[in-house]
Amino acid sequence: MMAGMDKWTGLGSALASFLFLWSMVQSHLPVAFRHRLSTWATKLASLFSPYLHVTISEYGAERFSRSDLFLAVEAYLSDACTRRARRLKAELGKDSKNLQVSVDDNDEVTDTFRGATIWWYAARKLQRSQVISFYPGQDERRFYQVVFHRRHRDLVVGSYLPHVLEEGRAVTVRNRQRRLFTNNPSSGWNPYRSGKGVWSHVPFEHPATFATLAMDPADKEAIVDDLEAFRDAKDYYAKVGKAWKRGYLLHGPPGTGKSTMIAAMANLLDYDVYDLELTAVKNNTELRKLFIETTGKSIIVIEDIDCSVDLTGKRSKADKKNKSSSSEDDGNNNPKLPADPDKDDGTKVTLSGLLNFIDGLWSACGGERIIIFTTNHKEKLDPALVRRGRMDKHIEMSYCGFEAFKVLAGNYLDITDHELFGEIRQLLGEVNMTPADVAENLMPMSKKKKRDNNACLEGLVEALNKAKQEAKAKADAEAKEAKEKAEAEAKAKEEEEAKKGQGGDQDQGKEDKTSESTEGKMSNGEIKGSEQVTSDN
Ligand SMILES: Nc1ncnc2c1ncn2[C@@H]1O[C@H](COP(=O)(O)OP(=O)(O)OP(=O)(O)O)[C@@H](O)[C@H]1O
Ligand SMILES: [Mg+2]
Repeated sequence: MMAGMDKWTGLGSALASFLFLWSMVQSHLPVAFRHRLSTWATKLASLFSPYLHVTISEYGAERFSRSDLFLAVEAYLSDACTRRARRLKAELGKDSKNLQVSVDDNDEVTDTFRGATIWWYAARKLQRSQVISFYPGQDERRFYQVVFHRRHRDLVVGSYLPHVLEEGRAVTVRNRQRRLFTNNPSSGWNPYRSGKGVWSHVPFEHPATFATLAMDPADKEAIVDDLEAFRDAKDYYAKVGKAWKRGYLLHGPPGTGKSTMIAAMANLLDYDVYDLELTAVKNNTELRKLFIETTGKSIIVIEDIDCSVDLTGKRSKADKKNKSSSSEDDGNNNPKLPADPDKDDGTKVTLSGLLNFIDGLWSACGGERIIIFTTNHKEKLDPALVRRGRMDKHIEMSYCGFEAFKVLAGNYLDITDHELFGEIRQLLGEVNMTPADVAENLMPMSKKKKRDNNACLEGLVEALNKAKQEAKAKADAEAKEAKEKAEAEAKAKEEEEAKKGQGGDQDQGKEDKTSESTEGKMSNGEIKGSEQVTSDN
């Protein structure tokens, strides 16, 4: 018994000594040699092992965006294989109400495909970095490893992995919670940390639909038809050699439903929305990065494009003045670099950068995208920006007509007809009132008072009459002002002409005198000149 104990004690201390020595050797071996040692060990193991490994890393070689394959594998494993995993990880998705179950790190999952057995491992490893980083944890890389017998090499590489990619993508689409993205200021970008990318997002939960959108039914139907045709036109776009994207320009006064229409479009197509705040984008390079990071099946929106950036390609008047005065200073017109680049422009996203974003080479990556610009002043936009082909469809959102009102009455009051409808129809034909204002009148907020349809419609009639009177008063005042202006102008013209008449006579006298004196001078000069010439000769 004692002898057995001694034997174990001896073995234990020998093992401890070996481990100690090994760690000493390791720490004193040159890095290159250690690296070679581990390569040899891997080679030796692969010589005897019939299994092959494929590693799928979270970040691709370009290390900018997460690898598509990695995301697809993650989705595939969580859907198809979690039943077989022994250690699972459950998370409440940040923006989702559902529990998300996935394979835990360092666990093994077995899958079978056409008779072949495949093993999956999820793991993470720390990357040694030579650079001091501000972002703790950024050097941790997650990866999946797939292991299979070497006789299944062709099957796994040729069929199984493409199958995983396709299935994973389908699962992602099935489970996805639609999101509303907004761009982060570039100072906070760090592609290696989740939540610190170029875009931040919240769940997209806008309830607007085309059914609740108040506008002319024929126009609405045409838009829905256009959108559905776009969604199903992947093959058509490929056939005609065009990137699978479409541009819409929504224009009209404030409160006519442009933003509401975007939400309705996203809900109809089941797309994500990227709300691009152009003023937070420093330059065209940043704009391109933002664009690359958007996914397919999305709507990219730039609201109030006329206000975001001066996209006319012209500089502001102040800048122009500075420029011209400085060019006068040194007397040459060569282009100059700005003296202080930071102060030169508030933003350097240019029209050409934006055009490139819409239909340049980069616009084709990803596919299935809708780009929407909204503006209150279509006429202020550069024609190059909104020409057909870039903004394929221009949609005017206008003041509330009777058909649009009927939709709102249905939404807010659940009625399709009422005795006041006739009066409202007439008033809406005479007065410009936005759907936002009409909706406001149909939705009195009072907890105590029960909603009364009659009172709501009477309130609307009253508001319309008031708006009509105001519009009339405004038109009268404008007409009066215009009349006064015209009269003042006519009077001023008359006076000027009268002055001219008097001044003309005086000028005539002056002119005669001047010409006389000039003649005198000329003759003097000529005489002088001839004298000089004569004397020179
Ligand atoms: N056509 C419409 N159909 C249904 N509701 C509308 C419509 N237009 C406006 N509304 C209502 O008015 C509110 C304001 O509309 P919305 O924000 O879509 O206007 P907008 O055209 O985007 O205005 P802005 O030019 O100021 O951005 C919305 O919350 C919505 O309830
Ligand atoms: Mg809006």
